[in-house]
Amino acid sequence: MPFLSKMLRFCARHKGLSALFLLGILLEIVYAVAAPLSLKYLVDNAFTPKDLHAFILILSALIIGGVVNIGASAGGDYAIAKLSGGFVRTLRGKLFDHMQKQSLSFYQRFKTGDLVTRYASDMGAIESVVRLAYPFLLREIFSVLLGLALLFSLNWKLTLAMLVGSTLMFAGPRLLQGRSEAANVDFKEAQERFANMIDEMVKGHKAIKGLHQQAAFQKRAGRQMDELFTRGFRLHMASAWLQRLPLTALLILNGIMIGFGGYLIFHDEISVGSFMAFFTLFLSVGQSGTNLSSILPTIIDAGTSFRRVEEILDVQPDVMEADLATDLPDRLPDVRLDRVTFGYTADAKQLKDVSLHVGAGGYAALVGASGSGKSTALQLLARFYDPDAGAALVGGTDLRQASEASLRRLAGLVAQETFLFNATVRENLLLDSGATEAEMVEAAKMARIHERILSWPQGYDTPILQEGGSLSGGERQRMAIARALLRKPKLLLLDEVTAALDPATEAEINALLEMSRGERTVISVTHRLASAVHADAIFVFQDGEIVERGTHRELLQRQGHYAALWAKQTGFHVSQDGLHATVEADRLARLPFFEGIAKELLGDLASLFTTEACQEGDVIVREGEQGERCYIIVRGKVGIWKQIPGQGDVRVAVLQDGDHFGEIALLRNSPRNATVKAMGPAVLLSIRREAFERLTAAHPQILQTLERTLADRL
Ligand SMILES: Nc1ncnc2c1ncn2[C@@H]1O[C@H](COP(=O)(O)OP(=O)(O)OP(=O)(O)O)[C@@H](O)[C@H]1O
Repeated sequence: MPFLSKMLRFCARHKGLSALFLLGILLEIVYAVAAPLSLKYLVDNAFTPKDLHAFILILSALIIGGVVNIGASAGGDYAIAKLSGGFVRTLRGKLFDHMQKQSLSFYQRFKTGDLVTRYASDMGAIESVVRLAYPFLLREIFSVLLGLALLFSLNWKLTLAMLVGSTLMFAGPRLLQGRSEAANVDFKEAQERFANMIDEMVKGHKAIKGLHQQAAFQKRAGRQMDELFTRGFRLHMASAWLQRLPLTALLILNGIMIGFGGYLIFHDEISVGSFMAFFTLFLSVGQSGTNLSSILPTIIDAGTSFRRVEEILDVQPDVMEADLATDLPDRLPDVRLDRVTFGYTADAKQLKDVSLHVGAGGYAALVGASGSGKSTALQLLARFYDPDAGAALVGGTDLRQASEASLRRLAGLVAQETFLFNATVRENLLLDSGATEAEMVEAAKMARIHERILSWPQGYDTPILQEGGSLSGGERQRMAIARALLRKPKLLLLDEVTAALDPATEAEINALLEMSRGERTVISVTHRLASAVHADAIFVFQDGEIVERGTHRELLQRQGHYAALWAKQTGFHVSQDGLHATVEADRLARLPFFEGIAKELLGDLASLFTTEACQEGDVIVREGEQGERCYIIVRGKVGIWKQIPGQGDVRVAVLQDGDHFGEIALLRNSPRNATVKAMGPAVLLSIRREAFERLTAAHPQILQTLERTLADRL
């Protein structure tokens, strides 16, 4: 058993404690076995001949032995408490360090519930078996062995008869062991699945409510609880039988002992004193045997748990530090992707032969449609993954050769999803940066969050709750920007960091980043082209490739992908607080289904649009409901979700600034074929069919154009 051998190796490294534990156990057992044996001498040498001297001698020996026994047990308990605690502490530490070294793919493979169950219930099972079951096991094995030797010395015939009968005691558990192990694994898997479901429910509570998924989740939870019940029941029964069988066998053995023992007494083959000692000793050996089999389920349980912990320890991180890793020089770095190809899995490549270079102190923007590979490129520059082919270089060093500590010192990443710790605002900003209070306030001011923090009841001492869920998306983003700026990184990697901000704050943050040119190299992923206008270089991604590169002016002149994206995102006006938007007639003319409609009519049409401001998780359109509005996204991202049989709600697309949806609702009253949900704060313009119909009644040619273009498109 690998678990046992690991424990033994650990004990071998702590020889003093192990010796103390063994000595303690040995003395304890000698006393436990010798006490029943004293009966033989008490009956045969003291009571029967009425010898007071012999009686006092035996009694004194028993009392002294008892005192030694208590001392030895205390010493043994101390040693095993230290050994077991140390073993579990080492294992926990190893698991924790190992998990910290893991790459992102590890956290995609193991869900939160899997990992938490391994830390909590599996570690608990291991701890209890190491602290209680193993010492117990050792004690009982020694007791059985020593007891058997003494039984043989008392009467070998009777001992042999009892041994044959004893095989019964172990046959049962042996047969049941496999079944019990399988039941244990099944139960743990069900626990893991249940923990994952609870985790999903807690994290996704908004989406569950928003998408009316409570009933579906209840059904799923019900199924999992039933599974837990069935598997728990099976495990309980297998364990109960594993414990009960030896007890039954012990009863049969007692019968054999009295019958055959009586026969031997009648034939003068054993004295009454010896038989009494035999009887008492055998009961104690039998009890030890029963104890051995009763702790089997606990040991099986810990074995399974240990294998599950080892399964994690066996996972090698995808991204490992090189043996002779060098420190990245502490100066403004240039950044390069050199013919990089990369796929999260073997069957698809998310980046295909991508090359880009950003000079030291430069400001570059990666733009393109959702899913085109921008964030992936950024993550390679943060060395969250290594390229399958080609290289990611910072300051001229291939990141595979760079030490992780120097990369983390040099580079700061602000990710799309902001995670804040359950600590105060101050603690979240400072972390272990060693920055002063003044530096912290300066960073918060730069990130335009200082005033907001001061407006909270406890200012910088305000606790952040629910991992940042107590803040708005925009506040979380600004906290993350401040946290990154505080570390004064020479390379700043930003992934859609202004997506949740209102237009005014977004413009301020963009200006700040642009102004810091020369102080740090900045690479910013953004789907909003207005944020990229002033970049030194813009890289346009499409399907994992860079299809265009240049400055804003150069790219507009080229009239390619970038220019098309730009045309899609312009022609809107949004108030500074992001609550009111309007669209220009020219912009409507670029919508495929309004093509060919006269300019002045488009002006009337534009005035019929109203603004809708949404927050993350808001459902804009629900699958199956009657559609009566057509939408244009002015700012923000929305997800399109469809009910797919057997898979539930699946996100099938992401739309963003300048995209539109629901245009069929302008023509007829048909049910929506998908749910549309805001993935962050979003501003939309929408037009109702009723308003549209009033316009088309006066100008039927609009309707004819729309009918024609939609018929072509659908
Ligand atoms: N961890 C992952 N495992 C598997 N596929 C992934 C993973 N992360 C992203 N992808 C896929 O890789 C592709 C590129 O994703 P990426 O996040 O780089 O795109 P993006 O251009 O940044 O889009 P967005 O702005 O929506 O984040 C997408 O198809 C996405 O679904």
